[in-house]
Amino acid sequence: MSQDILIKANRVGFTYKSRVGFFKYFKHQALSGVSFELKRGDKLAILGRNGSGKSTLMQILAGIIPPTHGSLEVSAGVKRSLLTLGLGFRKDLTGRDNALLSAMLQGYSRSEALSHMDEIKEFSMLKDFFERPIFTYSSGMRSRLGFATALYTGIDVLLLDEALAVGDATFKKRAREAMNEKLGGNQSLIFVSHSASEVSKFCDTALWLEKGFICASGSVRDVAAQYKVAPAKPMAAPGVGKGMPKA
Ligand SMILES: Nc1ncnc2c1ncn2[C@@H]1O[C@H](COP(=O)(O)OP(=O)(O)OP(=O)(O)O)[C@@H](O)[C@H]1O
Repeated sequence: MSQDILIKANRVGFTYKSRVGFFKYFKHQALSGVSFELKRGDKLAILGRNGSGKSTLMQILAGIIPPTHGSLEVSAGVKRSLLTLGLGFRKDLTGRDNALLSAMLQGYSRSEALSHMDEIKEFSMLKDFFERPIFTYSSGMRSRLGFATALYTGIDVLLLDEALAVGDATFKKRAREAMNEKLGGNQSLIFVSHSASEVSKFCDTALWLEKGFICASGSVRDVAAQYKVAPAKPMAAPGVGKGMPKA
């Protein structure tokens, strides 16, 4: 894989298998043939309506679940973090300990990680809750801790979902400002949303998912324009992802 490519999805697919009886399983293919490349500094939007496979793809990109088909190549040493969901936090630990643990898992020494704690506490607006266990948090509080932790711990690829677009108005504004500041440089971003206008604020390129297939890909302007006017229906043949255009 060439050096400036951080993430490469090769015909990624995912099939959910749920048990519906003793020996009976229900299979549902949530993603099929999704291919794209993300280079350093790219800001990629993943657009799609409800049930199109966005969350499934994000979980694969974050390394939470492996694809059941195809492969995902991640360049060595690349740190990626799924913002806002706070996945991977330990519920029995405090916000501070979780933030510390996350920073150390990203490769920071204990003293480096400790030096970021005040910023994380301040940015997350958790106040005294920062010293309380995560199981006492609302989902919004977990999101804020997840976002603040990722922001201050040098993540290569920010994986952002639309949870940022809901919730506390003050935090939303802060998060937007922080994103704009961070995204000016070489920061890479993958932003999933059902809202074309939301992703257009942050992203340059877009990929539109419909029922698990890539329906269109290209500049965010072109894809958003098609997405806004099109009825929800798949346009690509099964297993055929067009992939992102090469920069
Ligand atoms: N655990 C699961 N078991 C079986 N099917 C699932 C599971 N999770 C999701 N699905 C199905 O997979 C498809 C894709 O779901 P996914 O959550 O990835 O879509 P989404 O685009 O994120 O949707 P939304 O915008 O509504 O959150 C949907 O049809 C959904 O019903």
